[in-house]
Amino acid sequence: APARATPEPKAPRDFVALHSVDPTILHEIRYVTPHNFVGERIDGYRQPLCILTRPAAEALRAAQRRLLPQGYSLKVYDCYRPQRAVDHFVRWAEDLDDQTMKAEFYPNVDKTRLFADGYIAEKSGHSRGSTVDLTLVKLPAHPTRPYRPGEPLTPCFAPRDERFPDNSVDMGTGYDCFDTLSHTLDPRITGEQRANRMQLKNTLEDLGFVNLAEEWWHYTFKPEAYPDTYFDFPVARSSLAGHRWTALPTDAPSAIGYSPARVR
Ligand SMILES: C[C@@H](N)C(=O)N[C@H](C)C(=O)O
Ligand SMILES: [Zn+2]
Repeated sequence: APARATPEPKAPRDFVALHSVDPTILHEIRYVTPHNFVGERIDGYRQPLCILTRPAAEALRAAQRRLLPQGYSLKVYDCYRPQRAVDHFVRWAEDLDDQTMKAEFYPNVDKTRLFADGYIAEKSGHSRGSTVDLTLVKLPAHPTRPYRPGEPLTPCFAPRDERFPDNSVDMGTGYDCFDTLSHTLDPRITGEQRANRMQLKNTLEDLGFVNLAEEWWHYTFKPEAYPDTYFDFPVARSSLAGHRWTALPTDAPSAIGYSPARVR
């Protein structure tokens, strides 16, 4: 008989796609594209989805409900991150010959320091499902253009008009800018840029999120549903197959391995 591929792990039942909880929150899932600090799609990212534990997703919906009347929307860059993606980051970091994306994402930090300086984690809160990287967009949101691999790179802390275009408000740096200027309360960030960071921070902290001091975009919803578990199911609709709110046919075959009850 032909060998069968090992089935992929599935998400527990209390993980959801953010768009099914709040369809108005904008998505720019960077690790499914080459526009990130590695320069290629990251292992385990199969679709541009934001998967989170339901309490974290519902807290983002509450934040969005406060922001929309003020003329702003949340935009997520990364949500649940499989362990295999983190392992990809670790392998990439060990290859010091590959500095393809340095000029945009870590111009002033030696590649050997990215983990030690707190910008990337070998065991990431993202893999526990209640952590999200996000920003604010002033509405109406302008369309963005894709990154073209090989295009000239600009430092992520350059003035907004010179950085890679992003329809978000000016946070003083781009997303995943590994630099002390990304520290949320860095004193060199003043005026409108600081106000934008504080608007995001105050809104999210009020709803139970905790910020990582090194990164203005990184927030964890507390208490975490899975404080000690590092999941490895792919970022894919199939990881949620059979969950409530997924758009699969109700007679889809049940998942092998973890098998949540299906909606009828
Ligand atoms: C890589 C960056 N987006 C991030 O999420 N950093 C923190 C430290 C993490 O990897 O958990
Ligand atoms: Zn993060």
